[in-house]
Amino acid sequence: MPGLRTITFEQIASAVEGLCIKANTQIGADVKEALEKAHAAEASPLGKTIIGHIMENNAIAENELVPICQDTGMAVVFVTIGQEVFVEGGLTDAINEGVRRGYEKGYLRKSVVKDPLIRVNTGDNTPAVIHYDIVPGDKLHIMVAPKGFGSENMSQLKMFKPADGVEAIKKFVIEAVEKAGPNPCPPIVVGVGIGGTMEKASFLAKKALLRHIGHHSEKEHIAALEKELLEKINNLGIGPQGLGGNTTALTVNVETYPTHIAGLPCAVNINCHVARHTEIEL
Ligand SMILES: O=C(O)C[C@H](O)C(=O)O
Repeated sequence: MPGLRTITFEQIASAVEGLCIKANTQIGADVKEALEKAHAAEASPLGKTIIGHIMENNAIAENELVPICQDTGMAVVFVTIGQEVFVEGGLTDAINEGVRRGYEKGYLRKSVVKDPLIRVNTGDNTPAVIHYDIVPGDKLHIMVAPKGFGSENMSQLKMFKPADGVEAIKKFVIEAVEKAGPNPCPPIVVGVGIGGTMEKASFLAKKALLRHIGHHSEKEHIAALEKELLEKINNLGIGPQGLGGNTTALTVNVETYPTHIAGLPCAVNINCHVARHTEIEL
């Protein structure tokens, strides 16, 4: 198509196929580094041993190309598409075809049911949950973040009143982690979304999980909030796999968005220690 850059169905499907396999078998470099630091700093001998087992498990998965965890997740896909891109054959269909192939070729467990109330497996881990963002330019950026439900089920959302303020938010986030206990497989990554509307806050909490561990918010007051929440969460003593220790979370990432004068939405989304996400630009 004149003036547009064409990307084919096959290019996208094969990229997504590779991302699904890579995300499920190779730990991110930032997560690996965070686990090494946590291993060195963990005060509980049992906690230290557990982090050591997690690191060993990650190495086996990478060397033998087997899944890091039996829960290979529902495929959550973040797409940033330039306005000058033309996708031959349909972007959503191409992404789902990539998920289908990746889960089949990678021997990844298929965990998606057709209907939330009539629970029949779709058999190929589709459909993915896909988030689109349209931007200027002619590039297509795809990130695949397979999400396990041991951690997803620990999510929380609350519509605070503005007068509740930041103290209520801190309490809510810490209580969400405390209630979750061992269920999300600590050490966890905590994503917090504050602002927007009900669904925007949830989206922000999910997006917060994708941030590189070690990168903090550029907003000074939010970076300070992240640091305070991490310290308080690690003081809960839940520890690796919930068996005690000072490493409950590897990081807390907070994303914000403008909101209505009458509201203060806040969502918490949690990732297990695998914190899977991997990306490509076409
Ligand atoms: O679905 C699973 O394999 C289990 C789940 O991720 C869990 O942590 O309980």
